[in-house]
Amino acid sequence: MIELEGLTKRYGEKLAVDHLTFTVRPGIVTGFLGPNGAGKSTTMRMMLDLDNPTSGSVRIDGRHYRSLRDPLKVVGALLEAKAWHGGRSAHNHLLCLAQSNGIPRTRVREVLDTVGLTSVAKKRTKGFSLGMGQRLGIAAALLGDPEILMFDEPVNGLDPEGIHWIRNLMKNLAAQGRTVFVSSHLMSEMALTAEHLVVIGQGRLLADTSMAAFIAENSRSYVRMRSPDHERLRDVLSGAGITARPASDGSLEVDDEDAPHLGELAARHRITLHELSPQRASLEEAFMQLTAESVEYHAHDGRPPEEVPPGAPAAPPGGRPGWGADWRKKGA
Ligand SMILES: Nc1ncnc2c1ncn2[C@@H]1O[C@H](COP(=O)(O)OP(=O)(O)OP(=O)(O)O)[C@@H](O)[C@H]1O
Repeated sequence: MIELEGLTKRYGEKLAVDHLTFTVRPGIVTGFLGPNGAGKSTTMRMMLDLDNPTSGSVRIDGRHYRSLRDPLKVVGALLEAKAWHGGRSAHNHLLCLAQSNGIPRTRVREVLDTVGLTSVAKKRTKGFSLGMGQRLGIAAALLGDPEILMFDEPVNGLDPEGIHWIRNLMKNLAAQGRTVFVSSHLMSEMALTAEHLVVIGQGRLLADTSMAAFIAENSRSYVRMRSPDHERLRDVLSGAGITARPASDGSLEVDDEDAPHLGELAARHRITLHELSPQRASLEEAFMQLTAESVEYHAHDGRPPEEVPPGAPAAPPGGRPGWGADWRKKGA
């Protein structure tokens, strides 16, 4: 397992990782989630001794990474794609790694086969697509047959087939009893892969919970109501002791009530409804709410500030499709 204790990293004024304490356990996929700039990569680099913590520690099976005798046989990692010499073939790249780490050369063929690169093993890697590059990076991580695997944003830029493949690979590795730690800034992706979640924002721990508990706590269900007689509907609901929240799109959102009951109430008062639909807030929304305070960069959705109604939801990270992606530092 991997244990972090008060792990902290400061770059000048910037506290990139702020006293992180958590444990990554074997046998499951643990998702490491946080918005852009939250400190995920910095944390992973410190786990692998590629960066020195300002304070705190990381233990890999009880030991510091530096004191592991054959690190590649203990921890395999995919940190950034294409961290290799483009003039070398995939086979030679892996062979160099194997030879310098006391790993038998037969293992090179095995991992090439596992990641589906056997047919291009002799080709120079500089012609590799992003997906092939990710597969080669994963082959390198698997080379030493390690019990602990770390993947930093492994699905970035991959096509659906590649994403599906990586997802299954991670689950299979965990099912073999290995410790699998994978970072992402996409909650929807993690919901399909991880059994446990560690969420950070601006370097701080925001949640350390099972995926099941996170879903149970955060999948808010409510009923959306839309009526041309908006104000009267609100009054009727309020008269019945029901609180309705006005949403930015002009609808009303009602918690803790079922749709048939609300529909009958409106009908009794002869209020026309244009929409009466049970909704379940997405996990992506729950994640955005959890990290809202700690998102460093907010997308500007194109509307001038005065046109944004108070309380309207912020544009999701990355901006709404079709809107200009004008990145503004929060508070700027
Ligand atoms: N070498 C460095 N020098 C100065 N600041 C750094 C350095 N590396 C990272 N940072 C800062 O530390 C913070 C955390 O960065 P990090 O790359 O770890 O975040 P992340 O969660 O991996 O983000 P992303 O999802 O965008 O990759 C950011 O504000 C970043 O600008």
